[in-house]
Amino acid sequence: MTTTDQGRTEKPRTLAEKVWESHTVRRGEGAEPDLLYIDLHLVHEVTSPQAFDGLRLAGRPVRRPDLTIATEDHNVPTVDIDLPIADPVSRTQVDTLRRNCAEFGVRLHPMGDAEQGIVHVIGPQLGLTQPGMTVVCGDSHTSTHGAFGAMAFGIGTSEVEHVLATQTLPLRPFKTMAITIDGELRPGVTAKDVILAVIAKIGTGGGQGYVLEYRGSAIEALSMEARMTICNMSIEAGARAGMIAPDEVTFEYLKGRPHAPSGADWDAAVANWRELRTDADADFDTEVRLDAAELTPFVTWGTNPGQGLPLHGRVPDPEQIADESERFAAEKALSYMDLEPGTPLREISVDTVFLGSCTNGRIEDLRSAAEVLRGHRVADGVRMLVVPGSMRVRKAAEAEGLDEVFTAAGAEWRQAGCSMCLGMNPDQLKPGERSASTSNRNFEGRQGKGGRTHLVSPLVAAATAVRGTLSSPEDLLSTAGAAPDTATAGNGAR
Ligand SMILES: CC(C)[C@H](C(=O)O)[C@@H](O)C(=O)O
Ligand code: SF4
Repeated sequence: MTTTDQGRTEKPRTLAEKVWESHTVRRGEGAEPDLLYIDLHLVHEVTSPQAFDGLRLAGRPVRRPDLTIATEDHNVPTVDIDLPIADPVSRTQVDTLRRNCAEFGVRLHPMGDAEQGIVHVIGPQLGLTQPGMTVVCGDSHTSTHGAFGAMAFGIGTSEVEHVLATQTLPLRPFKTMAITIDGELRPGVTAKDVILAVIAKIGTGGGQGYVLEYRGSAIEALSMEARMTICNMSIEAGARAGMIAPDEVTFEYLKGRPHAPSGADWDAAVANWRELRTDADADFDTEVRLDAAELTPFVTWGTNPGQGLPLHGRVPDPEQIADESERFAAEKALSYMDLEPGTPLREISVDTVFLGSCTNGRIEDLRSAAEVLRGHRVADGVRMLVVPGSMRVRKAAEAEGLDEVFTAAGAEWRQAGCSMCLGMNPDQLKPGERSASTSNRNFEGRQGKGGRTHLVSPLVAAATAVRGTLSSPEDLLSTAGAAPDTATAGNGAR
């Protein structure tokens, strides 16, 4: 218990509880949900059409267009963006978003705009996502924004309508889980490897009903980009949200961004943000611990993000899996993935490498992959797509000459969007094709019907592109060409 200035004793609280309580407009009685105020509502073309239709039918306006921002990301092509979108469904969805935003007065960043990009990349880079906020979007990977100490979660289309109309959301409190990762990550081990290892440990349902708080010295040592990679994939462990307490790294990232507070407001905001930490004696419903020093590059072999192993491992043998449902899932996954038990993961060859998505499409991800590729060529028969998460990321990468590193290596340099993260736009795998992908889901057909996906970090993606089989930058040391310095490369270390 802590004693306040007024002499009252307060129950120690977690970061999640602090943000929740400061946004409770009305506390639910008994089984009733609480009513939460929403500070930022992000909108994209896929989950918003019916929500706007609902408003139109009810004759209601958007209550806070100033707290609402829209972008085109899922359906956009990443080449020839000045041409009309060829696919009729995608074109209708994008046109509908444009009409809705014009009618309801919502700011929209359309294809080709300097601020367009994946919804979870543009919020943070504009400084819209800030510590202590409640952030929602009709998109499961909204958990990304929790990296700033915000309570950020995905909502369904009817909830999108509710937030558009009222700027509030009825919700039952989440349970809390601490994921404490202490120690130092080894060179070449990144945030992506950390979160894949977390999901493999707690399972794709392990986080169900929880908000996860990542903490410990390994988390504190991460850049904002790396923290976003981790929070992004909380949803793949079944969690509602993921959070990291804001600190100097957070403030440094936000300072000077277009929507970050400035002048005296900045100082006041930082003073408030410093309070956003879990109290020392607060209780979590569950706690999980990992030792950072034990982690190695991690890749998935199956068809859910929990089916992953260290890259030095082998494709598992379902017969040796004791749990019946896990054994069945592994058999099914191996048949879809066309993999033989016992095959060294490093011997799996790919046709495509995808570097991008809201998990790993930020400037640091591109930088670290370019560092590995420099002086190498993408292997014969492999195509590599490099898709910046936003137009801002694209521009920043070009200013550093990263685009030239990618194209010189034989990779394709694209416009911003979700791209091959999911099959809603022209960037897709063909049936039977196999990819190493820096995205977040390896479900059957996710990157195109019949496509097979291995989730990897940007470093593993780049090394795999060069060797043509799942590889880490270390493997390139024995290949001709410049040896990358894996100790400094990577979304992982600051
Ligand atoms: C299309 C959208 C609703 C979906 C999501 O909610 O996550 C997409 O972004 C995804 O990654 O599968
Ligand atoms: S990049 Fe992928 S995960 Fe992220 S919002 Fe787009 S489709 Fe969803």
